[in-house]
Amino acid sequence: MYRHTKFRRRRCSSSGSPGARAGRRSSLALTPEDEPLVDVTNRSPPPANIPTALIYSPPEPLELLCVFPERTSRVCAAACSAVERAGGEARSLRCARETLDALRRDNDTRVPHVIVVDARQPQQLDALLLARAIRGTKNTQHVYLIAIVKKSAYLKDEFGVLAYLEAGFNRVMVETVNTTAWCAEVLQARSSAACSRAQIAATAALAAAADRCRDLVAITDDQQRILLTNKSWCRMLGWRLEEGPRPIHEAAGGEALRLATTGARDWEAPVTLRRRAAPDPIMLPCRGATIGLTKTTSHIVFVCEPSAGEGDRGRGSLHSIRRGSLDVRSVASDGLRRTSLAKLQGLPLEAPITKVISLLSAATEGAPPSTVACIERAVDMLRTSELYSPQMRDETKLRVEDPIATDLIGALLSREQVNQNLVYMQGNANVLSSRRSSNDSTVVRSQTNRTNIKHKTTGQLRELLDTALSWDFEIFRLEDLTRGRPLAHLGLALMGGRFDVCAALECDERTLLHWLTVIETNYHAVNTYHNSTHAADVLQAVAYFLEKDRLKNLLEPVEAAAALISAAAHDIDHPGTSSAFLCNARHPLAILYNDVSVLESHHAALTFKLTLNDDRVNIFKNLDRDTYKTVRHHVIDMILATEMTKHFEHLAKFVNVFYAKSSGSKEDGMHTDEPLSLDTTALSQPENVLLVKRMMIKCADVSNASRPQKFAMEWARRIAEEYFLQTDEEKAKDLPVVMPMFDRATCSIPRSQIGFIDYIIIDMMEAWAAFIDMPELVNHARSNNQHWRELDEAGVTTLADVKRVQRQNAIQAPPTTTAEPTTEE
Ligand SMILES: Nc1ncnc2c1ncn2[C@@H]1O[C@@H]2COP(=O)(O)O[C@H]2[C@H]1O
Repeated sequence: MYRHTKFRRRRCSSSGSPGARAGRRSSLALTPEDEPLVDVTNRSPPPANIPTALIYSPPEPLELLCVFPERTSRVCAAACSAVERAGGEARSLRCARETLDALRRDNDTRVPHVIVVDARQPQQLDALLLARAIRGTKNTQHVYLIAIVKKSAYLKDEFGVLAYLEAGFNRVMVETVNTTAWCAEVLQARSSAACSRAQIAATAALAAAADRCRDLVAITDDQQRILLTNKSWCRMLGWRLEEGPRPIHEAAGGEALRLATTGARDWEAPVTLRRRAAPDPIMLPCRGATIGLTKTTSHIVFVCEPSAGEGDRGRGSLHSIRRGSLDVRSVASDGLRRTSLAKLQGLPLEAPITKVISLLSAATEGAPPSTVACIERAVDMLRTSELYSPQMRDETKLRVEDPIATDLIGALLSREQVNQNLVYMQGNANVLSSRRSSNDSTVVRSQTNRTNIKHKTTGQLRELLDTALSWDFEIFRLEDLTRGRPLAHLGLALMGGRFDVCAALECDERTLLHWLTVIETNYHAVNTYHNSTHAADVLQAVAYFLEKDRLKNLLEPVEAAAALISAAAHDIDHPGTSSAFLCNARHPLAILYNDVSVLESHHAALTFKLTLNDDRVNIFKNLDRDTYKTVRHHVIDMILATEMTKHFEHLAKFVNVFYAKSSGSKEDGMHTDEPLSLDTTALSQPENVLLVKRMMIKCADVSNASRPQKFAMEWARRIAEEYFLQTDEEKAKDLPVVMPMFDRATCSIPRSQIGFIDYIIIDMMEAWAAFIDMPELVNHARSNNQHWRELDEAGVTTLADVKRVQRQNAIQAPPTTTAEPTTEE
């Protein structure tokens, strides 16, 4: 966010706004703070803002130097006499050498305002050569140079003056011996010379100020050639101070340059600067302005803030900090901003995204325009804070053709859903039905006294649990056999058995059993979907994934344990309604978590609350502090990763890290006709392993759509029922309806599934399936999709329709007997 603000672009800003003014101010102040900015041109600052006092020239005695080869020249005499009349002083010399000697000698003391050169006799005095030599002499830029020519020569060639002007003359004048004419001429010349002397002096003062800035300053002409750089610039980039004009592109690139050269008036954007002594360019925040006295640009100013450790060695020293904190300017808002930024710059912070932008910007150097355009677009995207926020592909088509899918995907992915639909309820705190009432203070209804589970897994249950690591595990049969307590049984079989979580956590099996029991008890059996069968299903999927070679070789036992714990607890105390519903209803959980990740925060928090609440349940009690912290971190991270509003964020990160982009791939790197090429080298970094774990639990959480058809269908029926119940409740309580299309009377379940698989499942499962080498994930998803399409065409719509199809399928399938429960309490 900080970077975003810092690099915020203010293209063609309204120059009169206080913000615009504050932003334009810099340590090199070009305009006085109290001077109003006038928005009269499209350049900044407009000429009216150059303070008159800065270029004011007090009247001073006129000094004239005449260079006439002929000692008795009447023209020269008239000029000298006019100067004396005007109260000034005149000297005359006869040749170029004398003139240049005098100028060099008197350089600091008696530089004349006006030099008149006799150009009538080129064979005696080469006026053009002399003019060039004078201009090449130090401190003569302001001197007003007049060439005297014969009238015949003057009138002969209408462009004849050009040669004189190019040589450095300011004016070409026809010879005259009229003293009055001379008087007028020299007075005008003095004024002009004095004026340019004052302007040059003012420029020198500003250049001196720039030299004393910590910021790197460069000023270019309208051709983007650098005309002036300050000492910081030279020091940091390894330039010499006296370096002549050179194209800014040789030194700088990036967004700042793009804005500068595309007509932006003032801007804040990153600039990449090439250092002569170092191979890598640096990227700095840059403020810039386009200057021009008329509508055309004359100069472009770049002011780049060096980051900590770069540039001024004094920065960050006690001395400089103290100086900064006592600075009166720091009480002004702009001063405050700069002071706090300076402090931030002192911190050892650098986001990887900064480096990425810097590298990309550097890559534009010398690249063809089409490449530059692509890179700049990419940099623009990278700079937004909404880097991974979902952007639906083909959104219009989806909206037009399938409002149900739009409704579902929108509700799952959109963070704005709540606010958009928010309708104020007056004094209606208890808007949740008793069916789902929950909050942090009421749900701690630990079942730890019920420790007498005799986990006799005999007969059918044992047989079933023996298949717990197959992808077509009969989860609903487990639900039946355990009378709605599948989690404890499956958890014990997988966590206690196959994965030996007890060894990893150094706890006994009894504690694990108590923990599973407490966790399962805190799922709402009344929910059709978000109940402990769903938790068991997700646990089973995670266990299945953990068995894959890629993960087996990757995760430590304690990490695998954390993954299984997360899966088992990831939806604990789910009320059967979405976070959006809770926010709209002003539920205590929404208040507690500020409408942000409400359910997931609650699931994670409650998991730890219940676990730590009772020693008999506390599977973490024997862990040392560091291991506990690590496990806690992993569990929280994985549970929070199940939040669907961050779906694309997690998916995009995973794909970006583990898949090399193939040449034909589209911008997001996911939707490409060419096969993605898996690259697992990034697994050596722990932060990337975190991405794997997030992806694992995410895929497990929605794996129902990638299960064999009969399971997928039952899960679809269950989630649809839960959605319908939410809509019923929203309508009954006059709450905003989060998914209006999910009305039991009208909603097409097949179409909701087609949308879900198309927009959520396929991309994600493709990425995950290739990573863990499990093609059946994608195969099942595709075949389920096809099946839903066929049902849709066959007119299957409602829950009743789906149930009818399920019954028909069951009759066709070989019968399965529902076993008597064998678990005793
Ligand atoms: N088969 C499905 N059809 C539609 N939505 C689903 C399906 N499976 C999971 N979901 C949604 O995906 C969400 C994943 O996170 P939750 O478990 O919180 O809630 C889940 C449901 O809202």
